[in-house]
Amino acid sequence: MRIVSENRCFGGTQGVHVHASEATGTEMTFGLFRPEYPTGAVLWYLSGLTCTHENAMTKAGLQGWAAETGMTVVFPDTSPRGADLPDDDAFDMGQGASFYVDATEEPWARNFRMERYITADLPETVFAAFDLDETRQAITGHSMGGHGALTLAMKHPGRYRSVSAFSPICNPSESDWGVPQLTAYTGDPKAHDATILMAERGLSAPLLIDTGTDDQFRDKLGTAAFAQAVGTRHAEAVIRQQRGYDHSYFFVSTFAADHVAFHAEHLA
Ligand SMILES: N[C@@H](CCC(=O)N[C@@H](CS)C(=O)NCC(=O)O)C(=O)O
Repeated sequence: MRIVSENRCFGGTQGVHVHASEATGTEMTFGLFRPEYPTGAVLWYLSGLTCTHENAMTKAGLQGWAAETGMTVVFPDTSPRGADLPDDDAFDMGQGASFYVDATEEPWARNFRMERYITADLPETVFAAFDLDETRQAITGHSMGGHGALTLAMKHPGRYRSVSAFSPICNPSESDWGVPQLTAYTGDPKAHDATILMAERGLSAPLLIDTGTDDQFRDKLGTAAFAQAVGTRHAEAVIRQQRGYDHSYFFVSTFAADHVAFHAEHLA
């Protein structure tokens, strides 16, 4: 791992790091906020379509709240990148749009193994480099990253003590933010659908979801289907629809404090 940059931030350090990933076969960049007084608790923040590690790091406003609770926050990239890697002209496919699955289909299968990256390669690097507590992890994300947070938590039960999401894609097997991409990557959108995973497996960790009532992509998110699955499963969840908010980082930053406080409570 090598350091790209370090900036003092809320008494702690906002770093950007590069490391080699076996899962993606590339170098990967990630941001990591280290508070001045770290407790060992870690929050993984998965970003949405078109994002890099940088969007949430610079716009979500998580660091100040994380500093108050001693939480380390990791901001992974949304896919492997490179001129020699497969990509697509659409903004919601290929580089910047991994949907956090392990691709099995060509041409994606070699590099687009983001489930493995987020749950194996990146934690291995982060836990080796920083003094953190593997038993105190939580996960959150925005939009496609919310889909990542929900599905990875349900596919890896027990790993994350709490789960949250901002305007997550909740029912991708019924959405054009999901069907084309998950079909191309894996051939099986239903296997990576949070609503189906909730109905079939459930989630044992506490869950907080915020979505804006004026989200311009709300028809693609499937929030109602997911809420129904939560109800059927009697899962522990708070799902809030926040009046007037859209899909942007103005929305994410408004509720960032609530999400950090929610995770801090469960990581204590
Ligand atoms: N560019 C797309 C929208 C993509 C988009 O809204 N991406 C969200 C995540 S799904 C995001 O976080 N964008 C980056 C940002 O706001 O900094 C469009 O115009 O339809």
